[in-house]
Amino acid sequence: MLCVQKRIFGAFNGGASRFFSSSAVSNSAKVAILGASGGIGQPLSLLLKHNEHISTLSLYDIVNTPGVAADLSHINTKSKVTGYIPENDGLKHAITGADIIVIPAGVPRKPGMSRDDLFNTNAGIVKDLAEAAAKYAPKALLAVISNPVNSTVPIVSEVFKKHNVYDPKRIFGVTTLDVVRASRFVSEIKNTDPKDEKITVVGGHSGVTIVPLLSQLNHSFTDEEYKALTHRIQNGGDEVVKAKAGAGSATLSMAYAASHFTNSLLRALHGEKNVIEPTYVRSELFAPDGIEYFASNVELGPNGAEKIFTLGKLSDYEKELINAALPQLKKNIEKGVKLVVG
Ligand SMILES: NC(=O)c1ccc[n+]([C@@H]2O[C@H](COP(=O)([O-])OP(=O)(O)OC[C@H]3O[C@@H](n4cnc5c(N)ncnc54)[C@H](O)[C@@H]3O)[C@@H](O)[C@H]2O)c1
Ligand SMILES: O=C(O)C[C@H](O)C(=O)O
Repeated sequence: MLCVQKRIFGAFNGGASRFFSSSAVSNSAKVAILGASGGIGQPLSLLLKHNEHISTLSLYDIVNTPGVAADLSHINTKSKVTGYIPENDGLKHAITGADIIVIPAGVPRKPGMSRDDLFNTNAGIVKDLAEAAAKYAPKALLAVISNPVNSTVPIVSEVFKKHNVYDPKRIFGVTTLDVVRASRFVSEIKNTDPKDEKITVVGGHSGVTIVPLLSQLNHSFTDEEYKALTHRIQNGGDEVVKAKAGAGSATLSMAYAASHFTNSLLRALHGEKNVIEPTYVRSELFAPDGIEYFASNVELGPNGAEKIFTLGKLSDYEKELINAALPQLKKNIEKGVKLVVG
C-alpha cells in the first residue's frame, strides 16, 4: 500500500476565494472551446458569452460550430463569437492567440461504462487537439474536461513535452464538478446554502480516485452520513449517466462547473490574488510514490498554477480513501503517458 501519511500535513488553505466571488478585470481574453457543439460545449459557450472578462469566444468542433456561433453572436454582450470547423485550418485559427483553451471534445459514457472505457476514443481526440495547441497556442492555459481526465491530462502533458513547450503550470484537469456536487449534496443534508459549503475534493476524477475531504468542514456527520455522502460524491457522474439512460452524461452541471473554473482562470490571468480551486495538475504531492498528477487546492495566477497546497489534516477514513485512490491513479496516468511515449 502506498503511504499517504508522509505528505498529508501542511498548510491547508482551501476555499478562500472559491465560488461566487467577482472582481473588476479588463475584457481582453480570448477563450477557445474545442468540442463547442456538444452537450457540454453549447451550454458552456452560452455561459461564457455572459462572461465580462472575455473579448473573443472562439468555438471549434468537427461539426455545427458555424450555427452555434451565429446563434450565440446575437446575444447582446460585448464579446465576439467565432465558429470554426476543421476545413480551412479551422483548428489553427480557433486557437491561435487564445489565452485559455477549454477541451470538452470526445464521447460521453453510457450506462455500464467506466470513464476508462472512453480512453480508446477520447485519448486520440485529445492527443490531436493537444498537438495543435502545442504548435499554435503553447502559452495558453489549457483546461481538459474530456474523460478519462486522469489519463487525458498526462496525454496533453506528454504531447507538450514532445514539442518542447511543456509548462506543467498551464495544464489543468477540470475536477470542479466534483466540488460543485459535494457542496450541493452536503447542503441538502445540512439544510444550508450550497454557496457557503466550501469543500475540497482531491485525488482524480473517477470513482475511488475522487476523495472529498468532508472532515475539514465545520459540520459533524454520523458515520453513516459521512460514508453515504462520500459514496454519492464519488459516484455523482454515474447517477446522471443512469438517469439519462443512454443519452449521455452530465452536461449542464458540467457546463456550470467549467464556466466557474474558466472564470477563475480569467480572474487569475488578470492579476486577481488568492484565486484557489481544486484541480488535477502535475503535482509533487505523491510524485515520490510515482503518481505525478494529483488534484488538490491550487492557487491560480497569471501563469497558471502558482502554488499547490498540501492536503491538510485528514480523518483516518480519508487516509484510507487516498490510499485506495493512489494505485488507480497510477494506472490511469501510466496509460495516458504510454499512449504518447509508447
Ligand atoms: N471532467 C468532468 O467532470 C466531465 C463531466 C462531464 C463530462 N465529461 C466528459 O466530457 C466529454 C464531452 O461530453 P459531452 O456530453 O459534451 O459529449 P458530446 O458527445 O455531447 O459532445 C462532444 C463534442 O465533441 C466533438 N468532437 C468529437 N471529436 C472532436 C474533435 N476531434 N475535435 C473537436 N471536437 C470534437 C463532437 O462533435 C461533439 O460535439 C466526455 O468525454 C465526457 O465524459 C467530463
Ligand atoms: O460521469 C461521467 O462520465 C461524466 C463526468 O465525468 C461526471 O462526473 O459527470
